[in-house]
Amino acid sequence: MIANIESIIQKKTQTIQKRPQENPTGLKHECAVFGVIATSVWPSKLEIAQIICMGLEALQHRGQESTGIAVSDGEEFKVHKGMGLVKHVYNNDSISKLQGNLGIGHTRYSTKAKSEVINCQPFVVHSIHGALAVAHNGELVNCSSLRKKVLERGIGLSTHSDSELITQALCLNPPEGEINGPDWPARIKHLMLLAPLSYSLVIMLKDRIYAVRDPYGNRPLCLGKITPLNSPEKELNEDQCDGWVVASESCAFLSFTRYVREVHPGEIVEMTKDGIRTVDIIKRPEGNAQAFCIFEYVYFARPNSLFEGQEVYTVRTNCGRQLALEHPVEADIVGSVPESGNAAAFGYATQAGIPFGELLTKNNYVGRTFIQPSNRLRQLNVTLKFSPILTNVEGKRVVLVDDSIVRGNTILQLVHMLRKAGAKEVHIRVASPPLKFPCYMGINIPTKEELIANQLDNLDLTAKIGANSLAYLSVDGLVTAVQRDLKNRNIEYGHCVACLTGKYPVDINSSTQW
Ligand SMILES: O=P(O)(O)OC[C@H]1O[C@H](OP(=O)(O)OP(=O)(O)O)[C@H](O)[C@@H]1O
Ligand SMILES: NC(=O)CC[C@H](N)C(=O)O
Ligand code: SF4
Ligand SMILES: [Mg+2]
Repeated sequence: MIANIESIIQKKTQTIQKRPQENPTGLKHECAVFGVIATSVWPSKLEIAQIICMGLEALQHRGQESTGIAVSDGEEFKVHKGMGLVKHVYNNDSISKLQGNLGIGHTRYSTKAKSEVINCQPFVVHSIHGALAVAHNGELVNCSSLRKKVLERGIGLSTHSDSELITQALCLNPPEGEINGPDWPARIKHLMLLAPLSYSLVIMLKDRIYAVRDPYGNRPLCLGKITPLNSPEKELNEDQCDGWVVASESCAFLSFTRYVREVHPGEIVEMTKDGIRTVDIIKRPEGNAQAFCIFEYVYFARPNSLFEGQEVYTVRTNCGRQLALEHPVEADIVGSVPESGNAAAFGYATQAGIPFGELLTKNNYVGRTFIQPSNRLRQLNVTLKFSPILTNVEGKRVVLVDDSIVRGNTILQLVHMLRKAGAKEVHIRVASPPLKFPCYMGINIPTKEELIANQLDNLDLTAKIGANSLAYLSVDGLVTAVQRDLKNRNIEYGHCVACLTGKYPVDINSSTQW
């Protein structure tokens, strides 16, 4: 299944180069989806819009460019969208206008179409069978061929967004027709057969939500239950619930929501006022493995989110332990690059038997700010973000653990910073393998030339950043750390590692012809 990687990388490089360099370091995050439906009597007392708003705020790390909410009272839709963070786009006035019994929401990091208000999600269209709202996390690998198919059926598209394309493709009648009126599950299935990768979707109709995960399970999606107010958790009986929620990550399930399970790869879950049910599970082509994005564990997700029954924090700790086994070093203290390196550093320290301590403090007010036109400014941004803790650094042999190196700006500046602060030795340990290939499934990875692992081998990189040593976790080591506890469970699993190996879950060349 390895496609002609060089030509694909070239194509991808050309597309990515057109994007402005908004984020000075790291990988581009992805999007978040969220949905909620009230059970029992409608109009419901459940604060649908506020719950979505809070859920989106808990998922803000996945996308900060724009956000939107669409609600339905059972008949009519109301929508509010805008550019920027959740806290800037919604206020009491806009939220109070979003009265409904069900709703969906989105925070966006753009992959396919520009970061502009016209591409904000959810997309809402009016079909022959009523209104439809869609929120999408992922990227359609076969976007161009599907776009052609949809246009050929006489449907017009108003944006270049693959998420609008999904919305319009859902308006197509399934090939077998609809004898007994609208058959939304059949339409969704039809879309999934036309485009098997990559998406987690929440699709809202006037009185129901469909939660859908692509057959490869590439993007995460999980279900939760809203428990009645003032009911002690352990006294709850299974049927008692005020509503159902669906979200990209379980960190969006706040204290009144109980985690239920993940949406399975290929599954279509129907959520109505009467409860949830699986309406279909669409299979992958024979021989193709499940491909959950391994970078959800490494970097994207919040540490308290659950995937495949395991907490992200635990997996990151496993990665750190594995890294210590693969690349031990004598040192006085192990610390992290906050914050996504924290758990791996703790794992490394525990396995190595070296004290764990803070080497750096992070200024939480420095986020992704403005376009950084030069490397000097990107690196200045890193020094604005971190400062050394002298007590733990001065005169010490330090191990600094980060989850990943992308362009290398962060690590270069941090080694200088630790040296200046008096570190005797600086050893860099990275809790994921070198990032070398593009992603077609919803993550914007910098260009081939910008990825430091494509420019310098370990020794040259060590010399360039001025560290005493530098070592990455191996691909096998990462997979072992992620799958260690999954082996003993009776579940199917499989992980995408394409940006590390160049082996994609589908044949990328032929998939663009799907
Ligand atoms: O090699 P570079 O291009 O400098 O990028 C790598 C850094 O970017 C990410 O952190 P980020 O600053 O995005 O956020 P975090 O606080 O979640 O770790 C990642 O965790 C690395 O620290
Ligand atoms: N990061 C994402 O998941 C983006 C979703 C979609 N491809 C968009 O560009 O809007
Ligand atoms: S290529 Fe990398 S970032 Fe993209 S889905 Fe696969 S593991 Fe995730
Ligand atoms: Mg980081």
